Amino acid sequence: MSKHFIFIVNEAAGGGNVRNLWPEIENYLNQLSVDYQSIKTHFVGDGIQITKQILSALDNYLDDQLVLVATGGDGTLHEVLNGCKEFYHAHPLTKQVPISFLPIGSGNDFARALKISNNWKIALQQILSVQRPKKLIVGKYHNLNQANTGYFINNFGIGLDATIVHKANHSKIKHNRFLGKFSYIIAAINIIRTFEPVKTTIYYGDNSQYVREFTKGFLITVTNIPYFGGGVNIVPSASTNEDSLDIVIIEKPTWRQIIIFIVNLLAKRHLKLSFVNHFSQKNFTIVTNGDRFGQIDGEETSKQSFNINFKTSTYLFWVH
Ligand SMILES: Nc1ncnc2c1ncn2[C@@H]1O[C@H](COP(=O)(O)OP(=O)(O)OP(=O)(O)O)[C@@H](O)[C@H]1O
Repeated sequence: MSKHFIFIVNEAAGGGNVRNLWPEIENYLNQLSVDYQSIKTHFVGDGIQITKQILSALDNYLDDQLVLVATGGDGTLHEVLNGCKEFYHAHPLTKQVPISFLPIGSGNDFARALKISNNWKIALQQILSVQRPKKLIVGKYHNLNQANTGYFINNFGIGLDATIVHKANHSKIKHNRFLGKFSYIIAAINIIRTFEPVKTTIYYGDNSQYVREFTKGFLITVTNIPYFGGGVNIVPSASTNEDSLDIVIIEKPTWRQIIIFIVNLLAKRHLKLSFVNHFSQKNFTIVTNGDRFGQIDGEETSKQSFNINFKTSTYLFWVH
């Protein structure tokens, strides 16, 4: 059955790269006679509203033919997923419309994890060659202090990586098409020196009967995919096909440990180091004492003491 694609386009993604490429992409879609339409996002969070509006306006008989294509970076895909989840939470009996992804962002960690090409033409061909949707695991978080719930495709970080995202998002070069990739690295070096560790407690097990405490939480990351921060292979074994989330916690390391960590990271042996804590769980709660930044799929949260329950969830994706 031929598909109807709705591209939800964030022209600001990839340091404005989407704005430059979109006319070319449309030409190519027309050349291939693809049945599509496009809607542009205008501000942060617009992708959620647009997705909900599309789903609300659907004719039932069209549901089977439709694919939503998040076009931009991981933040755009994050918004489309959250829009879908919010809509289906309110309409649980409605059939899910699958989400696809045309990655033209700065970090592109989700595309890297799913081996979606970073060449838009090849990525489009990949989308057009898909035969049926796939159910993938996504992360679900419930912020118990703020009573809000959301979903993530990549990761939820507290502490070091979140502070790096905060600094990188506010750095001038993030919005430069060529230098944007380096914004994370430059921010990381500065923050490693100055970051104040935070007491972190994890509760897990069916009745939260297991407790682990880390007095000097430094890097606290929950990930659904191998990568974070624009290509850092933090949990090489993480997979969107496995019904679990990976937690990595490192307590404030010495400079020697940082160097050992980086060397082992390159060799993908870092999770075996004694000062690196790694475990996989389906349902757990992380509590931190002390205000720190968080990041969810590369978008920063406000500074806060976190009390977050994490679970796995699923969604249908139109990916190869
Ligand atoms: N028209 C717009 N102008 C400015 N920002 C927008 C617009 N539309 C969406 N946004 C916001 O842009 C932010 C960044 O988008 P996105 O993450 O997709 O791109 P990126 O940061 O370049 O990629 P990545 O997350 O892969 O590094 C998101 O928070 C999104 O809400």
